Amino acid sequence: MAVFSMELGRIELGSSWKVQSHTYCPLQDARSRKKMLSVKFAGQWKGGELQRCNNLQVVIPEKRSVLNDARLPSFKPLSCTSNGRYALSEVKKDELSTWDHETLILKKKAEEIIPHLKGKCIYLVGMMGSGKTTVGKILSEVLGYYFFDSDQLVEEASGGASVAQIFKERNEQGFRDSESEVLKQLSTMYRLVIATGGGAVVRPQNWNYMRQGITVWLDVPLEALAARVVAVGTESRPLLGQASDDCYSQALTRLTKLYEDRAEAYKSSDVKVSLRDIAVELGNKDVARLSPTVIAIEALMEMSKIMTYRKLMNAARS
Ligand SMILES: Nc1ncnc2c1ncn2[C@@H]1O[C@H](COP(=O)(O)OP(=O)(O)O)[C@@H](O)[C@H]1O
Ligand SMILES: O=C(O)C1=C[C@@H](OP(=O)(O)O)[C@@H](O)[C@H](O)C1
Repeated sequence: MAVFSMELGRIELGSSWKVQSHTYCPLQDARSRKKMLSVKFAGQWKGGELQRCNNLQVVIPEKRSVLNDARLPSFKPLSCTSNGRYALSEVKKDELSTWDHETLILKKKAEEIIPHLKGKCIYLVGMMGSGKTTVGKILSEVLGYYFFDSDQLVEEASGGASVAQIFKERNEQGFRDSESEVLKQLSTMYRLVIATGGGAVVRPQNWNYMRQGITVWLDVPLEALAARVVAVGTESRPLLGQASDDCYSQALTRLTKLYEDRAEAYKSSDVKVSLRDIAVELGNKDVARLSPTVIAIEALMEMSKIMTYRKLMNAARS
């Protein structure tokens, strides 16, 4: 998904789009007489799947900032075809989709927090499948940070072997050694969002590295985790074991045991983002239906709170 804003003669696209060239021209729909805008992209959506284009939303501000003007006209796609031509129809502000609203709030919260972060890295921790990678990518994009997945860095450091292969060839200990080395190297850097592996929290030494930044725990109910990891397949996550006939129950049992061993460690994080709490705040919404954007917003808000609190405490001490 991408929101891109446009000033006269200029289009800015989220970094998910790769664009070689673009043109646009205002026109009028002959039947509805609605104001239309045709945007043609010579580039491609990096995600590759064409149906994702259905989620394409365009917000076209009259003024510079999308966030500061409630009267902005906005446009949503009428059609989407494989040649990259999108017809857009004007929609009123109050017709903005949930997706528009979430994205605007996300941007606003990110703008507010960026100066206070001072480039500090964000370490996402949490059980496997908690959404560290998914939410991490959203946060990195909106904050203008780089995204790193520590599992991927471990794999690269092992010459391209998968996590599952590393566990097989070098045991969990070997994997954890590489993971610690990766975290050590990342701890010297700035402006990164890092999706850590679910077990990174078990080694105290890793906390020394992660404490250089802000640690954010994505706390997801175990049932939701089990459903997610089963949906993508458990092969890439060796601690879940070989798939059995009842994958969901097996995953739930293993996740429960891992969680019991790690709960205290996760609780050491600077910030907790509880999906259960968000769901309650939203009127007992189903946890499984919370979008990654909503979770990213909550993460930014919780980070903001802790930074304000710490600033006040430091001021009180000096
Ligand atoms: N908020 C969410 N709602 C539904 N599915 C999600 C959500 N966040 C992540 N997922 C899905 O769960 C799976 C695991 O997410 P991922 O980000 O890889 O977790 P982690 O990096 O913590 O292991 C992926 O298939 C992802 O698409
Ligand atoms: O919980 C764990 O111990 C692990 C989680 C995995 O990462 P994700 O949390 O990204 O799945 C990966 O590091 C490895 O399979 C071990």
